[in-house]
Amino acid sequence: MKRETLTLTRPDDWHLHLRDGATLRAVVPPSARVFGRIMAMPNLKPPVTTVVQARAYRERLLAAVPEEAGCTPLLSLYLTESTTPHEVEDAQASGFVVGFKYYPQGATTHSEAGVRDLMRCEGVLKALAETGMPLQVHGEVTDPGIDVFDREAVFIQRELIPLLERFPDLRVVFEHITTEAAVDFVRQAGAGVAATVTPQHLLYNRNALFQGGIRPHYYCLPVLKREEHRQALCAIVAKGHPRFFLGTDSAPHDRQNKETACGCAGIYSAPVALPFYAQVFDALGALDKLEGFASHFGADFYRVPRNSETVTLIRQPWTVPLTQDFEDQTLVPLGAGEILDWQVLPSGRMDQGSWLDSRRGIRSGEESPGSTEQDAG
Ligand SMILES: NC(=O)N[C@@H](CC(=O)O)C(=O)O
Ligand SMILES: [Zn+2]
Ligand SMILES: [Zn+2]
Repeated sequence: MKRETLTLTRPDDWHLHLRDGATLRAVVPPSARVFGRIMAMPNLKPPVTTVVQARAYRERLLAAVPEEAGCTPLLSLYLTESTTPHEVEDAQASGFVVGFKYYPQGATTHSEAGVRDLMRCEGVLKALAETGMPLQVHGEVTDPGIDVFDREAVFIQRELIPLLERFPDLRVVFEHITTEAAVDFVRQAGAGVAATVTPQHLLYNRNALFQGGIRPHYYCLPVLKREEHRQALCAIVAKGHPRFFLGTDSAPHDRQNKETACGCAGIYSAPVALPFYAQVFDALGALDKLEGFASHFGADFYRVPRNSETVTLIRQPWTVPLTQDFEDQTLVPLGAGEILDWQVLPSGRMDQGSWLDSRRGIRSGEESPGSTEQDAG
């Protein structure tokens, strides 16, 4: 018989972009209501490169977390060629900075301040290896001679393998992996190497980018890959491998900056991420593996306790809202207008009002106030 409800340890999102200002205030609540911990990426303008900046950013994040949500923001520091080993010490002492983010310069959104040559960061890498604080890696080479679909696989050969040879104790999170090569690499690596997996890379292959025309809302970096790669990602998470865990890479960009001649990379998945992951695991016949992936393995890797609360998903179809509107901005969520099988029930700590409030500003495709989406609670 098909399962109709699914109760999990409250999950964590180990990779997402929460931006700043009005966007931050709009995108934090949907994540905070579901996830116990949210790992905020540091690619702001200017980037979050110091613990001092991270502390200030954390205050802004905390101010945006709805009180009843009880969600803890964690932070990552943006590694630059001028980062000092001292910063690692400060990070370690802070209790809320739990990783350093390596953006190869030019690889992705707001990576201008990133690293050109990782070996210029030797002192920091040594300090990270000593403390056990993970290096979180956007794993793509930027060499213009390398095809955009091959950048992750080439990165493994050119950067990751030499890096781990030089620093065998360095703990690494290979972020938002997209290829079979990355799956194999992480599987064969030691206990100190893990990967995050996004909903979109489990759901879609690169055809989604061109389905009936060009589809900017399916564009993110690393770009979607061939079907065989999607299947390799699905296979490893369906096995419940403990070093592959949830990181949505939810990356909101205003609609105007997505639907344009040179659109930004990034998919806003946070408000629909858990239902989408449930859909994937369900289709794989692996719903029993969702909890490990979403709620256990990331906490274990980051050496923090698993959450003690739970979330419940119910099998009740709902339509993903077309947009989330606030101030003068519009975000288009992943799967806008699609029907999803699973939805998240509000937690015991949330009253009905606060759940509906989380949907406020989200415009549904259906005009009827009695639509299933509104009935979610
Ligand atoms: N994933 C993306 O396509 N975009 C991210 C940056 C990143 O994670 O690489 C963003 O900040 O917009
Ligand atoms: Zn990235
Ligand atoms: Zn990201």
